[in-house]
Amino acid sequence: MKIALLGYGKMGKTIEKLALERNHSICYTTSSGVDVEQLKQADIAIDFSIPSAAKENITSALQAQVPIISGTTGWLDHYDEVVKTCEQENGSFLYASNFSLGVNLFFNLNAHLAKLMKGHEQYQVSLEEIHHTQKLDAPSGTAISLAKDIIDHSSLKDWKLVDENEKTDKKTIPVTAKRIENVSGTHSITYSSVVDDIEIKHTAHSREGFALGAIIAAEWIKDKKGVFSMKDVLNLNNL
Ligand SMILES: NC(=O)C1=CN([C@@H]2O[C@H](COP(=O)(O)OP(=O)(O)OC[C@H]3O[C@@H](n4cnc5c(N)ncnc54)[C@H](O)[C@@H]3O)[C@@H](O)[C@H]2O)C=CC1
Ligand SMILES: O=C(O)C1=N[C@H](C(=O)O)C[C@H](O)C1
Repeated sequence: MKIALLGYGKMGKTIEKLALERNHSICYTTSSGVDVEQLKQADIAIDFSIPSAAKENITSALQAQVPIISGTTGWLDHYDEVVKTCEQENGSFLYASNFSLGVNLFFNLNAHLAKLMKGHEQYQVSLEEIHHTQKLDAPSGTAISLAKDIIDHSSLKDWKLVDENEKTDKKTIPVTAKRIENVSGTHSITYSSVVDDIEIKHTAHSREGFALGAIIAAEWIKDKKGVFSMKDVLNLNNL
């Protein structure tokens, strides 16, 4: 496949390395906006840019009839508009807050645990994410996905970004975001009672898991039309 990389930072460069190892080629890279004529040379576009650029990059790809996958976080207020554009253009679009296989399995574990904990009101759930200090958004896209899955499978109603040890009302999940040098991405969910804690945790050791997942998603979506998620790619819808 000829791949266009929209965003050529830490993730763009990791994807390039793994894509070449899988015999794909990189036909276009950009770190500032999109040249549509160059984009049109690609079989697929992969967007790992910045929150303020993602909507425009994805829209450009859809209008150029190039399938697009995006891992950029912090732009989801515009998700529904992008879905509409994809439908209007009869295009192909996939967004994932986290492309790694491990985190997508962890999403299912989190949903199962939320179902199990429903009704056990003595436990207070909380969520923590830790990332490197260059990260622009907080909480992480993955933390937001985890919080939404807990809400979908429990009687909780909302989540809120809080400082460490800050309390929320009983129906709101407190989410803390820590920034520490060189951390690729750590997410944990803790159910705490007076007598014990139950905790699940995912730790990324590098960016390679995210990059490999993004390339697998690109290979999968290339000949399909519609709006998809990593659950479709990894066949995790019915677990
Ligand atoms: N979904 C997932 O699995 C993952 C998502 N991410 C997300 O991907 C995004 C990028 O992450 P990193 O590569 O670590 O960040 P980075 O800061 O290393 O790279 C972002 C690049 O985008 C460029 N950029 C700025 N404006 C642009 C524009 N208009 N068009 C194209 N590129 C533009 C910047 O110059 C920079 O080179 C972030 O939103 C991050 O949260 C990161 C890792 C995994
Ligand atoms: O910015 C990052 O680095 C990451 N961002 C994604 C997120 O916001 O969840 C995924 C991963 O945790 C790394």
